[in-house]
Amino acid sequence: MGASLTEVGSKLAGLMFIWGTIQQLFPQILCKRIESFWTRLENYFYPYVQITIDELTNGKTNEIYRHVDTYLGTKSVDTGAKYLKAEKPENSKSFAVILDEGEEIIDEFEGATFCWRSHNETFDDNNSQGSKKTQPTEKKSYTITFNKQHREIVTGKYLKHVIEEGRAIEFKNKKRRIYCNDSTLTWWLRLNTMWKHVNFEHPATFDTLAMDPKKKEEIINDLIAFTKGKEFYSKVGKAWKRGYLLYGPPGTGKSTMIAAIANYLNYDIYDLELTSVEDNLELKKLLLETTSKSIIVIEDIDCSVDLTGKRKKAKKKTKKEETSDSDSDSDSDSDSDSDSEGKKKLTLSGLLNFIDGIWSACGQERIIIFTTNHVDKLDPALIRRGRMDMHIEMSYCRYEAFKVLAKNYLGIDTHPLFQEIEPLLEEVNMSPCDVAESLIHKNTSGGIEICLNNLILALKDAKEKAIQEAREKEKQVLEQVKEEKPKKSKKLSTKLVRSYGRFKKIFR
Ligand SMILES: Nc1ncnc2c1ncn2[C@@H]1O[C@H](COP(=O)(O)OP(=O)(O)OP(=O)(O)O)[C@@H](O)[C@H]1O
Ligand SMILES: [Mg+2]
Repeated sequence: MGASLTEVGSKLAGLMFIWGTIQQLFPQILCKRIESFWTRLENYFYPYVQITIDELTNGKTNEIYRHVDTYLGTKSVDTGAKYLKAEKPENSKSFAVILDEGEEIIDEFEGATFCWRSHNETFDDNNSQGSKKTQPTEKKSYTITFNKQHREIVTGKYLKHVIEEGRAIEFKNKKRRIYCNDSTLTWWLRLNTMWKHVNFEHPATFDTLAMDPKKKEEIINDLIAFTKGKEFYSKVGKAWKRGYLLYGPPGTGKSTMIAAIANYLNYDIYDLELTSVEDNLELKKLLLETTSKSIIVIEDIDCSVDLTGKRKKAKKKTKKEETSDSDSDSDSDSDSDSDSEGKKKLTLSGLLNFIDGIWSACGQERIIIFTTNHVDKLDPALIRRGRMDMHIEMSYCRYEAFKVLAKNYLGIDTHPLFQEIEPLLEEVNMSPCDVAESLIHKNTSGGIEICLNNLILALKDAKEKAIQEAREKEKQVLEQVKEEKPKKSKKLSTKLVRSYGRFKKIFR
């Protein structure tokens, strides 16, 4: 189709030349008649419209050209285009195939046919004598030719479709980055950006993450709903962002989960180091520099900076005065820095505003993740729903999670020793990190069975240790109960008996 269009085009150019000559030879009225007849004839024989998309507009890269380039590159495979070029775009993790100069592609959309053609013209600017010789300039472009009856489809839907598809492919191929706020950057570098980055190449995925399969599925579904939720969020008037709180003991996979989420969604990560942030203003600036489709992470939020102190003091005071009900302060975000007015510092209120203040709506499709080993130490306002929408407990390794580790580390789904391991894992609190440590030496230690036996030994050891500790504590509790004065004994003994009950529970 493309070749025949070009042929018709060149014939029409010849006719245009003849028309120019006629115009000079014949009177005006006759010319007008011929002109209208000509237009009808032209529309009849050549009812096509052409749109050109240049690589550069006003000396700047035309983004549409880039998306079209990517889109046509993927189409070239299905349409059987023969002359292609391979390129590795900057910041892309894979090669891109694009159309070579003069190559054509026919694309179809909603029953309409579109002919794309790639052009590359070279201009030599060295015509002025004596001036310094410069490299010839290239002008790249694409033309799209279509029947004029499809003009509305092209401008209304088709070009939008091409751009969105191209953008989505580029996003998928983009190298992931991990950013961190670096206080050691000099002030002139900070004028440009406050974040430093490297490529993010963590191999963790949801398949390699050991946890309860139901919980994992729930998280994946939540992420999918979030990424598809653009219209929903705008309908309900909420900023398009979601907060996840990951809590649990060390080595249970909180950081690994963040990497798995980033890889699953293809998002960049902004690892926010709160201790490097000077004040609330700096926090706001950092937020404004983050991009859409990214995850902002604050690891170990409980030990980052002391954000809880003031709010707790305020609570105590309120209790003493017994003036208002208990939950009245849980959302009063400004109280925590009331006495720091005028002083430059990072406060809880600043952090709360960072998460869901008006500024947090700048940029879309963002996830905020906090991790902590001590969820009970956090201010309730910081983790209430709406700020941290989903609270995910990363727990010790139980049997289902172990099976994922065994599959990943040893390549097995089942083994006779699993029968011995299963009850031990239900009794002993061992982190997936420690379980993985026993399985990692498959090649050096001599095989699967040895690894599994090592794990059994480690579990038995841990069980023994925990029993010893519980006995010690039980002894201490009983001694304390005996020693307590009668006056205090009632109150204390209830407390001690409660904790004694807890120890007993471990070894039910
Ligand atoms: N649930 C898990 N699934 C797979 N691997 C895990 C899991 N938990 C821990 N690991 C392994 O243990 C190592 C440590 O895990 P990770 O850093 O994610 O733990 P964490 O919960 O963030 O610990 P911390 O609270 O100390 O930061 C990881 O490199 C990973 O290999
Ligand atoms: Mg961690």
